[in-house]
Amino acid sequence: MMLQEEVAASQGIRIRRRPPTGPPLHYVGPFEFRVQNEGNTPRNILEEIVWNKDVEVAKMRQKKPLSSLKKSLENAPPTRDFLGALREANRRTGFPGLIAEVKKASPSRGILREDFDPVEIAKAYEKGGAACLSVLTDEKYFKGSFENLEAIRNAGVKCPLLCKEFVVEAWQIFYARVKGADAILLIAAVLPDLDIKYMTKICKMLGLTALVEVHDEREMDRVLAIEGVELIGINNRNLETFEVDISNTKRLLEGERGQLIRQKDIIVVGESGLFTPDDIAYVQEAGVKAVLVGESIVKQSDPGKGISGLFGKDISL
Ligand SMILES: O=C(O)c1ccccc1NCC(=O)[C@H](O)[C@H](O)COP(=O)(O)O
Repeated sequence: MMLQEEVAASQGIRIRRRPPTGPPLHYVGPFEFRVQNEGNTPRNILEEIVWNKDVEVAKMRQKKPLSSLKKSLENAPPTRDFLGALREANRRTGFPGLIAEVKKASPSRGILREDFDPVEIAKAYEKGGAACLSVLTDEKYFKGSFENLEAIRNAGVKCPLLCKEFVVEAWQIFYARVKGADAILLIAAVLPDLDIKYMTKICKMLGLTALVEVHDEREMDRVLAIEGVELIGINNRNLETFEVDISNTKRLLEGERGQLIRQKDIIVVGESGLFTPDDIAYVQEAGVKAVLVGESIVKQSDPGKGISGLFGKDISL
């Protein structure tokens, strides 16, 4: 039988998973240290985030086990139709439906906005014509939180909410649902096919939309072969190197892949590095029906007006 690492490697997944305890500690007198080596040092930022997430989730799960989360689900508000909102915005405006990201900071750009009030930003996005919102919940690398997600949901914002997390186990999907998410991100560079399949089913069971994110042709082909995937994000940012190239979206939608996506009626989201009306036109021409945008709009003094700047037109009407 293949080990988890071997299965992942056979699918081209380069991100390695680490047991939550991490590498062993060594002691010399009163000092403790870990010997750094190739096996216990993350090779890139995505691997580092995932290793930290494993530890973080294990702790959170101890405090709130799945059985207690399932009980909380009974009182959770109903989910809103994330896919429906994107389709409707696309039909109404003629532009890709906007998923506007509530993003305070990122590993590649540092702090994006000092005066960061997540609820105010969310309301400004909604007023500016966003179809859906993406709320970063990772604290360590993005200065986000589940409190932000909950606060936005409780403030009466009507746009469906994407929980922008680094999912490494199914427990996080239940947690996101309890905290008010309508959709959740699953990253193909991190999750093997069987996990994506199983997690997509859990999402359906909980009424959540799964946004399955790919970065290259191999990941796209893997995800297209998985039954039940309705929403695929193409990230223009390489999460291992931070390089951003919006032609990635075009490349992955060319030829037979694009045909298959249309046949399956899958909605594709162009993600990252979109700053101008020309960028939006470029990815729309490539075939996306939705875009996910953070930096270019969150940095504007009025993020809602930032949306008009991004599209070259007021899309709130
Ligand atoms: O944004 C980063 O630096 C980053 C680093 C490592 C993993 C993920 C990262 N970002 C997540 C995203 O994909 C973006 O937040 C999202 O697509 C919006 O991108 P942008 O419009 O360029 O802010």
